[in-house]
Amino acid sequence: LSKPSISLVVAALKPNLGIGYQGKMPWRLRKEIKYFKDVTCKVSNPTSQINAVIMGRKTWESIPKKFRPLPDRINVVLSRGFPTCEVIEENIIHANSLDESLKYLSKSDHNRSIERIFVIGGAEIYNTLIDDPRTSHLLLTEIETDKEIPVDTYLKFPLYDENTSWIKQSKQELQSFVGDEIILEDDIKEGDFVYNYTLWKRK
Ligand SMILES: NC(=O)C1=CN([C@@H]2O[C@H](COP(=O)(O)OP(=O)(O)OC[C@H]3O[C@@H](n4cnc5c(N)ncnc54)[C@H](OP(=O)(O)O)[C@@H]3O)[C@@H](O)[C@H]2O)C=CC1
Ligand SMILES: COc1ccc(Oc2cccc3nc(N)nc(N)c23)cc1
Repeated sequence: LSKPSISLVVAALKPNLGIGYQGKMPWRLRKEIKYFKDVTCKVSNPTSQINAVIMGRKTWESIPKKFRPLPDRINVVLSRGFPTCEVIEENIIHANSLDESLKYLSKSDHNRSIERIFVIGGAEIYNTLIDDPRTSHLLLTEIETDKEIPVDTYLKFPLYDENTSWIKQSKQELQSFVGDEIILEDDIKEGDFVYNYTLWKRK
């Protein structure tokens, strides 16, 4: 991984791109959770490759202990309180910056090479990394609802501004990015929500 590129993966409620409420996600979308797992786990060659997921300390702490680390992915937790970079156990890395974590992930002495690097939250991490030039892809699940949903945390992503540098890609582009094994339904309805999977790239 010489020039590491990062993909942000997030589900947000249009039009204001809400993503959280009182430290949790404002919704539970069963199929969307499966999409998140399938996309972040999928590698071209599972015997020689693995993906990494990078998250903020608060997101890590809100994963129940028995469900962390997220399986079949290298879990990188960012905290300014961590020393530079340390391997806690096989698939858990503590790092104090994105740079330190990318340095570690770029090393070649892993038993499996890193295919993709996904940033999976939370708000502080998303809202700093959207401006990082190494962020090349945005996998955004666009959620819509008629209901009033409590949200207190938002993405500050300039996606719908007229002079934005982010371009929504075609569904074919998204399909080739995630691979043909992943079925991309349109206008998925769950509870009070309708949602669509989208891929955005910089101009
Ligand atoms: N809708 C969605 O798809 C998702 C939504 N969410 C939501 O996001 C919210 C959580 O987000 P948030 O509270 O911002 O917490 P985060 O998960 O973003 O964690 C924030 C912490 O990460 C560390 N950190 C942040 N930036 C850096 C940096 N540049 N270098 C090193 N460490 C850094 C700091 O840890 P420290 O304080 O230890 O220094 C900071 O306090 C929740 O509501 C959650 O539900 C989360 C994931 C997905
Ligand atoms: C509490 O820990 C976590 C909270 C959120 C999280 O990320 C997600 C969880 C469930 C579904 C998700 N869907 C998308 N599109 N993106 C994410 N980042 C998701 C991963 C861990």
